[in-house]
Amino acid sequence: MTINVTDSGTPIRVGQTDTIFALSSGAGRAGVAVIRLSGSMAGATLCALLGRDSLPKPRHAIYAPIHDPKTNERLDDAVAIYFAGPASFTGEDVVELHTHGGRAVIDGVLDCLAARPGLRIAEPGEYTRRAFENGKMDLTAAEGIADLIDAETAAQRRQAVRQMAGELGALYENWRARLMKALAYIEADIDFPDEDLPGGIVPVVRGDLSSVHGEMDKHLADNRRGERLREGFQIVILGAPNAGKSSLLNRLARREAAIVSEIAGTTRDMIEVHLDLGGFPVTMVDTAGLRESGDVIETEGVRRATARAEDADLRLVVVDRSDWPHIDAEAARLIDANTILLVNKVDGVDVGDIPTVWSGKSAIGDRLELPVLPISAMTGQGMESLLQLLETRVKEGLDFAGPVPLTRLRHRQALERASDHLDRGLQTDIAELAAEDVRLAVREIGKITGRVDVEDLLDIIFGDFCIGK
Ligand SMILES: Nc1nc2c(c(=O)[nH]1)N(C=O)[C@@H](CNc1ccc(C(=O)N[C@@H](CCC(=O)O)C(=O)O)cc1)CN2
Ligand SMILES: Nc1nc2c(ncn2[C@@H]2O[C@H](COP(=O)(O)OP(=O)(O)OP(=O)(O)O)[C@@H](O)[C@H]2O)c(=O)[nH]1
Ligand SMILES: [Mg+2]
Repeated sequence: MTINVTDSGTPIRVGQTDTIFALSSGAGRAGVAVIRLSGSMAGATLCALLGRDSLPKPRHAIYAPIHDPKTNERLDDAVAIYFAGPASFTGEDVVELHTHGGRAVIDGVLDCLAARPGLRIAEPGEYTRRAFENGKMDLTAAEGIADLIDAETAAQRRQAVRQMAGELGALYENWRARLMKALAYIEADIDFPDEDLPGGIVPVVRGDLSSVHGEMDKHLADNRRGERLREGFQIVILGAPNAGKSSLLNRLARREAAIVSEIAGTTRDMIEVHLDLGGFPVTMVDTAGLRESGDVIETEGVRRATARAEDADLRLVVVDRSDWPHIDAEAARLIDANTILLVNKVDGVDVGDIPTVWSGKSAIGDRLELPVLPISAMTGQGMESLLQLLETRVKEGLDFAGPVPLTRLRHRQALERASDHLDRGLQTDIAELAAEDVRLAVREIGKITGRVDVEDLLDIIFGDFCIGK
């Protein structure tokens, strides 16, 4: 299939496409399942399954006993909705069958659909891809839908909904439109120089270019908040063997996710649990106790733990009460400003001598003031304070008020290239050179929203979706 882009930027499809179908609700036993069809054969297929010769009124749910058109066997009593294109999710004719959610019902209906000529099962993301190709949404909105389906916490949901509703696309389109306007002025001046502008047009439009450039750079310098909200805030638990790291993980996860034992060196691989802290997604990672060891497996565990700790957003260094204030040298090397010290196993002992702040130096010599919390992973003592502190840190790292943030590396890279082009464009007075740089910047932004040059990207972007979406 080919896609043409009109002058206004709306993609239009050329040529005949298959009618696609898929189970759009989740796999597994459920009360109701939704099977969707999209394409020119959707309506006729509905008529065949229901044994009727006219389409139901668009967008009205009807009671729909479904029969296998070949055998006339009754498969289910369902509900069906017909959407006449272009007023549908994909922009094509769409049919929804709301069947009972049993495996055999779903399989029976899907088998009937597969047997019909011109129908085939949808690829992952193909409905949303068609919606994009039919001009229903831009690429950032389509990516917002993917993020919404993957959202596990309220904050992730809010970000995805804003993107799905088009806020991010609108921001990028605004920049693109302003750059195109500046470009039009420059091009006009190249073709028809204005004698009243002896310095040429570039100094005139430079203010506009530089304000877009400034807004882009501010958007880029966001500490990756939006991207990290999608990925989850990474917290790694570190410390000497037997300090109680796995016990802490289990307490935070409220289940026995990791094996705990009195044997030092119990944990060798990393164990991850996903938590929702005040609506924000957190990945908590338990690691192998840091020590030099003759055991190759344990040594590899320590290497992985160290690497993971270096990439983390926050490090929890667990120290056994009986070792405090000595901090294990391996852990001390990983301490930086994003570290919290936890003195564990304070159950049944006096905590009077444990300070609330630790002052010291990081491995690279920075002066640090880190919070110290006495806890007992065994009894739960100190957990409330710890959870409160973690929630504050996670919010600081991921929360934001104000304009929609950058959410994907794909967008970041295109914007960085656009910003570089503008940088260059702002440094010349020669209209032809400035025009070329602005044109390249416009093109990069157009790739983000999908206005230009994206055919090669679509398989990658929509391949990440689930089938039926
Ligand atoms: N049953 C069902 N629920 C669903 C979906 C669906 O496809 N089916 N969705 C699927 O993702 C989401 C809703 N998204 C939708 C988006 C647009 C249209 C639609 O019909 N759009 C038309 C009319 C718009 C209007 O009336 O204002 C259009 O864009 O022209 C339908 C669903 C979530 N819930
Ligand atoms: N009294 C007391 N014992 C604890 C506490 N936390 C952990 N322990 C005990 O300390 C031992 C080690 O606990 P783990 O959680 O396995 O320690 P770890 O840091 O994961 O150890 P490795 O995986 O070997 O590095 C176990 O016997 C735990 O029951 C605590 O708060 N108080
Ligand atoms: Mg452990």
